[in-house]
Amino acid sequence: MHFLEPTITPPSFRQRYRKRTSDLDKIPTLGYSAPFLSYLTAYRLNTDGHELLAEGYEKYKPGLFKIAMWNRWFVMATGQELVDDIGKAPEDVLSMRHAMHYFFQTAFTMGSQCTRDPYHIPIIRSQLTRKIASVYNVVHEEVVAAFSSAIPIEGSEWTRLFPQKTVERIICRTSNRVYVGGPACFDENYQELNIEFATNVMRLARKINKFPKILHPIVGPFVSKLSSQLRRQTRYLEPIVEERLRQLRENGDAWEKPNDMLMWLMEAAKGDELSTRNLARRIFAVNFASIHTSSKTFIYVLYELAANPQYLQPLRDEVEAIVAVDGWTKAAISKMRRIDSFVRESQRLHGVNIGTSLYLIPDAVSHDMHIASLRRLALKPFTFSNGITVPAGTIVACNTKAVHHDPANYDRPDTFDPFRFVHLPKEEAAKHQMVNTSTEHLAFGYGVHACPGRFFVSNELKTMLAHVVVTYDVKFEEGQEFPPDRFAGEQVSPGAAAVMFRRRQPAA
Ligand code: HEM
Repeated sequence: MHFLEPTITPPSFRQRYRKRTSDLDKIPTLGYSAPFLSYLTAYRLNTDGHELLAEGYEKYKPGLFKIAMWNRWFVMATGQELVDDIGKAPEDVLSMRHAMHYFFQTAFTMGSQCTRDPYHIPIIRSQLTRKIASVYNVVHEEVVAAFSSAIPIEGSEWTRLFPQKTVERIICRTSNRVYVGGPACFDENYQELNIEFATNVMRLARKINKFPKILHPIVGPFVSKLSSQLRRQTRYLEPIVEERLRQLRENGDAWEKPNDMLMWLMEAAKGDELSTRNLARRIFAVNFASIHTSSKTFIYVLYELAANPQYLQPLRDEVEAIVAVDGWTKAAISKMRRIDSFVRESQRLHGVNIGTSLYLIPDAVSHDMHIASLRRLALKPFTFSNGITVPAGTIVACNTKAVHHDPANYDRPDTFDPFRFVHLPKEEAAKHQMVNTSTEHLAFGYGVHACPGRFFVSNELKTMLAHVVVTYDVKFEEGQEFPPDRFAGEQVSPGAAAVMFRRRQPAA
């Protein structure tokens, strides 16, 4: 029994409470469960969560274990069957949306309609995915333009660059070319606003979650920046939306509609959702899901490249051979097995997940974003395939990092082996492409809520890597090693390190 659970309760509630705690009692506890001592475990989860959860994974796999947080139990599932159970559980039983609503404080950070009626998600899943081939040329065009304005390709001098901001900008500009088109996507202030929005959601949610739930309605509006951010976003989008509405009114089907996310949203939006302010909110929501996940993923890819420049040539050989036949097209990108495997392997070692932090812990400085994923809030009792039931109100998740470093799942799991997924037999290799999710590779989640943007983003990131290897020489400065990760609240980020770029020189 957790010491923070109520002890004086009305009879009907008491019965439910007994059932709830007896269900939880069947799950072994990692660390302390006794009153007050469990604070020690909650504290350790806060400061040394990475080690603690790895310990639990080793000890209880395959199975469940629970850990005391400050105010409730948190249940971790280990082993493929139980990860599969979470991934496949329906939203009305194990809810990602409810978890997000609370953890990201969506009411104050982006507007609760984004989780109440996430109509933008089927658009990402269907329209964005289906249209990748038709928008590919603009993605490639933006990648080339964004890199050449960020990293000069004249001369043969090395340019030293801390890639964090540059990569965020490149991702934001390239993705927004497909989300809203020009002129907004080219505007640096628009890019800045959307990057700032994505950062603020996490930062402000963390601030609000420092306070007890009862104070959220007071603290939330006080710290929220949503109104002013929406006003600014609306200013960029208003002329575009108005012009499109005019075209639709005047020319109807005779007008060739723009092929972008904003247009797909306008076509799907009902009632008030068609207002520019609400469309602006959805574009924020899409950028929130995209910008940091994609840029952190690419920074790790760059670091692996800089740390292992011996892989530049085999990557170049592949890209050049394929582009010579297919040009820069989606079809060409799909054939780049080494590029695909390089990014997937980097994701395996340095996975960044969204929606995965444990931060019921106020102001946690923990390693959770990296290690826990498929985090769900049980809305009803949920029975795992091993027969154990968790009661409603329990947070469940699994440990991405432990899964990705488990020798049962990967040979030499701690080694960066960039072509690991190329060397598999053909039928096996097809199951291990960057977009494939499985209970052993959780970088894009798994099951019902697996990332719907992964098809788009895999093309974008692979195009970026392919462009970098054929355009630049890349390395770390003398003495610079792969930097250790940085942890802040629920976020894990690549550590800061300068990467050296120069225009590709002819092979010696
Ligand atoms: C490398 C970049 C990305 C990574 C690593 C990533 C990772 C993830 C993960 C792990 C989840 C599942 C979370 C869970 O099950 O708890 C997820 C969900 C989601 N992702 Fe991505 N993502 C990326 C890029 C994108 C992009 C570009 C978009 C939009 C275009 C996007 C939109 C979403 C949405 C809307 C969800 C929620 C799905 C749902 O609620 O069913 N993501 N992402």
